[in-house]
Amino acid sequence: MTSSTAPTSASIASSATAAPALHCVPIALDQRSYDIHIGPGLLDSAQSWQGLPKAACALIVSNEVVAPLYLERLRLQLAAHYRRVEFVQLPDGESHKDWASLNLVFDHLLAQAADRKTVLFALGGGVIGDMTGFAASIYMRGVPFVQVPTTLLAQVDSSVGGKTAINHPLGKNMIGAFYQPERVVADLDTLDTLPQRELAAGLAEVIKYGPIADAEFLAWIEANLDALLARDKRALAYAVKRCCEIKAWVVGQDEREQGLRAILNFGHTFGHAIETGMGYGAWLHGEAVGCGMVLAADLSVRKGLMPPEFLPRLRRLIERAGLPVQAPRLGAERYLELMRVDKKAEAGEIRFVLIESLGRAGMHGAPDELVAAVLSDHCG
Ligand SMILES: NC(=O)c1ccc[n+]([C@@H]2O[C@H](COP(=O)([O-])OP(=O)(O)OC[C@H]3O[C@@H](n4cnc5c(N)ncnc54)[C@H](O)[C@@H]3O)[C@@H](O)[C@H]2O)c1
Ligand SMILES: O=C(O)C(=O)C[C@@H](O)[C@H](O)[C@H](O)COP(=O)(O)O
Ligand SMILES: [Zn+2]
Repeated sequence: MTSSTAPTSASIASSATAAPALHCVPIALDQRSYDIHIGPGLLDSAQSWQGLPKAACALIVSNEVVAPLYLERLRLQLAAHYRRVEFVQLPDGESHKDWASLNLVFDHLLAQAADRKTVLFALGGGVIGDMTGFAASIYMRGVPFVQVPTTLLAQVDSSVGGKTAINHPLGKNMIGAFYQPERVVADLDTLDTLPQRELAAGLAEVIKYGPIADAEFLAWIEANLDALLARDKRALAYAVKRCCEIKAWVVGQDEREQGLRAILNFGHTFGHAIETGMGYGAWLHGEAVGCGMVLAADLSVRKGLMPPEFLPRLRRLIERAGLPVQAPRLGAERYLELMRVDKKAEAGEIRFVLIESLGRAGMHGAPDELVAAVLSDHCG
């Protein structure tokens, strides 16, 4: 299983210098397609909310950080389409991506006698998006939902493609479902209020798309990283659009991760082990993935798939983004134990997404001793 080159969009230079405008990236799946709306001002634009499934009731799911910032604007838009617009507030953070939080959604839906046409709106980052999607997939065996991502990470990755889940103490995203949203509405203006650490975490997933699918995009990120860190809207608009195009291209070919889709997991085998091993929330998902990509890049080099220069190149970019590149000292045995639970493992064999050439990735096994050698060189 390897990737081939993802289709390119309009010229990078012209897209990156044009004023940020509304982009509409389609994602075409076997059963159903939907659109990813990207642009500034979408929370205040009536157009973004037209044509969603008709229902009496909408339920906005958000948290104590995002709701005070954006709830009222979304509520105002939805009031034009739904007789009742309900709201449920979940506790903030990765450590609450669990059954207890999920149950708050069901408690609210049932207390309001919400019927099976009710539309759920996920207003927040990837934690809210993953949980709202999972809740939508199982409430009355499935109700529609819409992703309204407000972090960079959620706009470039988690809101697209239909992976929904909660964590288990023994493994990340272990309980979940593939369940696609009706639409994604990514308002770039919401990124104005994002803490810098969260912006950096989102950049980890942006960087990921380069080595796995688009060498030209990797070079673009290297050249435009300072603009992205400074939240230049045109740079952010281009990055979100290009990431969504690549993700839509991958998921459109392999919605349920039978093969190709696994490339989106580059850096995640080590990354998820860091998140689970350190306790959910100690490392942000993007931080763990950034560091995990350094380790996976080293493994790609040690297996002879990539030239040695690849490792410092990727590590430098991840460092420049403000992400940690030294893995926590959990011990090689603990890392291996955690990684054997990874969803890509088969019959106890850990499988890694490794880079085969710039813009192309594939799945590979590796002997425990080699993995341990990588870990011993990168644990701080
Ligand atoms: N489903 C997928 O395909 C997929 C892909 C990547 C990541 N994920 C999941 O996404 C999660 C990480 O998502 P995340 O990085 O968005 O974290 P997050 O959802 O925890 O959001 C990060 C923090 O920023 C706050 N926040 C959100 N929007 C804000 C805004 N506009 N202004 C100020 N603060 C804001 C949140 O309340 C939170 O404190 C992980 O659980 C990860 O597993 C899923
Ligand atoms: O969409 C995908 O496929 C991904 O792998 C995207 C990842 O960035 C994301 O973190 C995903 O949730 C990881 O999936 P998992 O199946 O390893 O839990
Ligand atoms: Zn991820």
